[in-house]
Amino acid sequence: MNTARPPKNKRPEPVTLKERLDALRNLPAFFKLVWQTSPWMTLVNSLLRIMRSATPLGLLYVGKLIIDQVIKISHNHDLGTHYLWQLVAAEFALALISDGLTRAITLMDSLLGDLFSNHTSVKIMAHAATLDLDQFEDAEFYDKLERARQQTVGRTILLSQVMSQVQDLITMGFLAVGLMAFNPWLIVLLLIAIIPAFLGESHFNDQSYALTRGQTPERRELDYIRYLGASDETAKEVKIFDLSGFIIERFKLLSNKFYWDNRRLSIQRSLWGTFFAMLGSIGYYAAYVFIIIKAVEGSVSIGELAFLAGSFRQLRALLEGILTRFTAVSQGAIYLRDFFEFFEIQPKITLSAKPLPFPKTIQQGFTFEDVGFRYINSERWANRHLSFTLHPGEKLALVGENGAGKTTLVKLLSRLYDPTEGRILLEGIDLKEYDLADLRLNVGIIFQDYLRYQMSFAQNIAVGNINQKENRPLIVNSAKQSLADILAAKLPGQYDQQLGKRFADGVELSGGEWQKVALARAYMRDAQLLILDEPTSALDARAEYNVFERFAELTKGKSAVLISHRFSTVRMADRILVLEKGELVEIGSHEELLIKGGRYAELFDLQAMGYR
Ligand SMILES: Nc1ncnc2c1ncn2[C@@H]1O[C@H](COP(=O)(O)OP(=O)(O)OP(=O)(O)O)[C@@H](O)[C@H]1O
Repeated sequence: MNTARPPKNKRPEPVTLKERLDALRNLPAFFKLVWQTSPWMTLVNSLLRIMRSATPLGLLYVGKLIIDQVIKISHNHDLGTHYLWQLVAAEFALALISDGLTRAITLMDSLLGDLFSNHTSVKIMAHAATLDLDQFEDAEFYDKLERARQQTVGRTILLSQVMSQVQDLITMGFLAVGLMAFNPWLIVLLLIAIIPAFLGESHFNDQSYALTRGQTPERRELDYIRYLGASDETAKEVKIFDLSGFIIERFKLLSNKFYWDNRRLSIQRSLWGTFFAMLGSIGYYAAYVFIIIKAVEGSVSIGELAFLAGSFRQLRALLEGILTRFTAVSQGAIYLRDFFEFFEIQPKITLSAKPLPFPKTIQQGFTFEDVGFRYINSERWANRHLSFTLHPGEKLALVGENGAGKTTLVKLLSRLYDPTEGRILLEGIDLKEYDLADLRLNVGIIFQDYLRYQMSFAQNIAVGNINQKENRPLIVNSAKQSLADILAAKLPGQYDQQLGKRFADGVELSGGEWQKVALARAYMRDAQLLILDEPTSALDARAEYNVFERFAELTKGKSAVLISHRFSTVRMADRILVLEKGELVEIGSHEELLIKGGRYAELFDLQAMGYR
């Protein structure tokens, strides 16, 4: 069995301003997703933000009225203070409302963010489930999946960023109207002070995106190393082989590299940021001096001075925020592109437009017609020129050395992959014409690298036919058939016993015991073809004998394919197919092949010799 290839090191991709503007086109789709997450929360959030954007102007304006009124009263003590206190009360109320709105918005953002994260995680899992096995074995695909997964959390920030952006734009609109009424040039001054900061920020965001994107394969490796270094599944080997030093060294090397790459960028960013902030301050003070001169000349009141200076200060902060956030938003939108790209990946195993139901009883069997298969990105053929028929009710054993292509053959039979060349027919019709779900339901496979679910004993069997997870009699019956029932009886929690050590009160099983549990999965469905890929390799000789005796009895009339390296098992099959370098070299019954004296006889003798 092979696993995915090691990740390829990709160079960081440059990201241009144009690309980032293009990426903004992902925002409508993003908002559609947000809306789907919770329409009413999205609506309430938007309304609250619109209300909140009017409060700064209101506060500044009431502030101006208060100052002017105080000055008036100080010049003329006959004026009462009633109006003044009314103004103060109004400002107080506005401040309270503004504060309340901010808190409500933060709350909404966090709730909506959590829901959004859940919603998208589910979508990613659902989409991943539709994809083909070989897509999972491709490093580039994995990088995409990884980036999409990161988006589920990262994008909740984008959500509040975009919302805040709109809110600040509206606030700015309000403030700008006031400032422009006084002197439009102030706005120009403001822009001059801000634009360099914006361009600088945008440049550094591009760099940081390119860096993060380029680091995806290494980050995956870092995650993997973290898992190797601290996980229940790896602890045993790590100890025995004393790997912790090796693992820690590799972790240090990678994480140090990240640190230095990021550090360089962060320092540059901070130096330039300081410079641009200074430019902003110069702009602000130039405007301030201008307004003060006007106030000294008497062309604006002291209240207006406070109002304008306040507006200008707030506008500057807002504009700076908007521009900085623009880069963050467009940045987020680029990451979104990765997210949506993941959803664009389509499975290559296509479904027939008019799928045929799986036959009730197989009459002619499965026929391989010159079938060949090559794994993605692989030069070598894992299977080649395979032509044979698996007859109805036949028990076929696959024999061959490691890497001969046995597992690949059964993966083709269950359409985990489609042949690269040739065809597989069922009842004379291409397997691709059949309904895939129906096919999978009728072809039961237990792989040699079956999963040990950290779940209950019953659930570990129920995964064989998850629709029947509540069907306890069926589960118990399946356990009986694979001889796992004796095991259940010995466990403290019996069928509800938590297995594995990951969770509290879990009981660990031996390799052979796990295998019996996994084997029970095969009996959970009434499959017409059963495939067992080295299902008994961990069983002791007596257990294996019993299992197979039962297997033959229970699958009477059904087709079965067995992969085994034990000839005691193999000889029970009706026919044996010998594979070498992916090709069929012999096929026949145990006796026929022995008489023939070919490859099978040779392998059989080799094993028999070991027992003598
Ligand atoms: N996912 C994969 N991606 C690329 N190559 C693979 C993959 N799985 C298997 N291979 C290659 O295909 C060939 C056949 O592998 P396969 O797993 O079918 O052999 P096998 O006969 O089942 O071996 P074993 O007895 O060791 O289980 C091997 O050379 C292997 O390296």
